[in-house]
Amino acid sequence: MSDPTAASSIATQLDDLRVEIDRIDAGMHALLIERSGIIDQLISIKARQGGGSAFRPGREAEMMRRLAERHTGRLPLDTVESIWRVIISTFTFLQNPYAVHADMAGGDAAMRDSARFHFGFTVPLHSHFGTDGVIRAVAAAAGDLGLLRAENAKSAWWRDLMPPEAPKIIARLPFVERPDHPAGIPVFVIARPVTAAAARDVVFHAVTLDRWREGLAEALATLGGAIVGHAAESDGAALLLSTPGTLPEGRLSATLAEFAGTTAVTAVGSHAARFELA
Ligand SMILES: O=C(O)C(=O)C[C@]1(C(=O)O)C=C[C@@H](O)C=C1
Repeated sequence: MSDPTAASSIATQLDDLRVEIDRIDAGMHALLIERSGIIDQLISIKARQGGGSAFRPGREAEMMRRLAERHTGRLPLDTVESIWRVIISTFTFLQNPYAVHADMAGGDAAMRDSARFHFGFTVPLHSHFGTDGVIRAVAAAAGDLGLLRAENAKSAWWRDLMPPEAPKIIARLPFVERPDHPAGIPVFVIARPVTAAAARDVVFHAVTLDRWREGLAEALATLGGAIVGHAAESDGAALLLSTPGTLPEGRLSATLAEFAGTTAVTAVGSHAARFELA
């Protein structure tokens, strides 16, 4: 630029914008510090609820839904979502440290992206090759979370969630589903049973039939349910079924009875309603 006056005016405008950015950054930082001031109160209130994991999946799903709904402006939703995932996961960690165990058998990159996007880098991430190691690790450590692929099951891993004290499904990632999500592989989060804090919009059931039955998917659809996983096991067709949390007790068993006679149905977890953005 040859005109020194114009150059100095541009420099001044840039300086002014940087003053504005510094003011906004300091405000955001102060708000984060203020947010962290609530952690001790959260710890003592949750201790009165019995302690344990600070993770409240239903609350987090609702927060992520509201964030996506109110977001406007130039900043991509991916950016805002990932920032809040790191904030919330780190706040959970500060209340009660935990680790994330992920099954990398279906490919390391996509699972690692999901883990880091949703839980950040402060929360330790442990890789496992296969679902067994993840489920065992979560069963052994109160508060730890496991990540298992929600689609294309290679084995009926959900049968390991059947004992009452075994880990259960507590969330599905991503919280905000949309095409081209940067960490969008469908993932179930498992944890030791969470009782009071569980979100129950979608409920999961482990069922084994002596053999596969045509028409079951359609019959489940009339209940608002679905076959989420199926695997051929030595004792028959092992199924992971979902139903709405509002389905009256006994309706699933009655529907299954029409297909396969009396069938044992075992609850293996639940999560908040899925939220899809076009
Ligand atoms: O609402 C709570 O129970 C919190 O602990 C706060 C918070 C958050 O940082 O917003 C953190 C962990 C929970 O999973 C949900 C939300």
